[in-house]
Amino acid sequence: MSQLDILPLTKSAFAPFGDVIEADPATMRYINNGTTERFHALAAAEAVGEGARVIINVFRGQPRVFPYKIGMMERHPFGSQSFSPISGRPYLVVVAQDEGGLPGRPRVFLARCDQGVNYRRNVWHHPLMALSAVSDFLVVDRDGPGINLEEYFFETPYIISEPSL
Ligand SMILES: NC(=O)N[C@@H](O)C(=O)O
Ligand code: NI
Repeated sequence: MSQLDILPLTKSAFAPFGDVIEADPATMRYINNGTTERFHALAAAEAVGEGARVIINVFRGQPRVFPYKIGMMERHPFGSQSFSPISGRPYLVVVAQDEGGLPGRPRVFLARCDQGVNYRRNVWHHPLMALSAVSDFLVVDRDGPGINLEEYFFETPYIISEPSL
């Protein structure tokens, strides 16, 4: 099984897959009479299809155990999906380019506790990967009619070793 490297999550590295939700000074504007810094439009939620709506959820993820086998990827054809950590812990983000309707070799990013991600609609990703302890995430995604989940299972899983935090 092929070992996957873990890279730090950065806006540029993640750009092919979506957005990084973090307090980027370039997006900041003062509001509320200067008492609040608004980091504006870091990402946009997408929900397509008749009757679709954007919803806000909390996901409580169990920590993954390592070495971990990446045996599958999924994507949501009708909407984006964002994860913002609210338990103060880092987590892993696993994404892949689409290659003729199938996920290519996964890319693994270590996200800091002050970084969220927004998977653009139909981007291949692995389900939530919490680290160290049960962790909560604010999740913005799409609700509505239709099957908003496509899964693909690799013939041979990929391996991720324990990240150094
Ligand atoms: N199934 C579900 O809502 N969660 C996944 O989409 C995920 O990316 O964790
Ligand atoms: Ni998902």
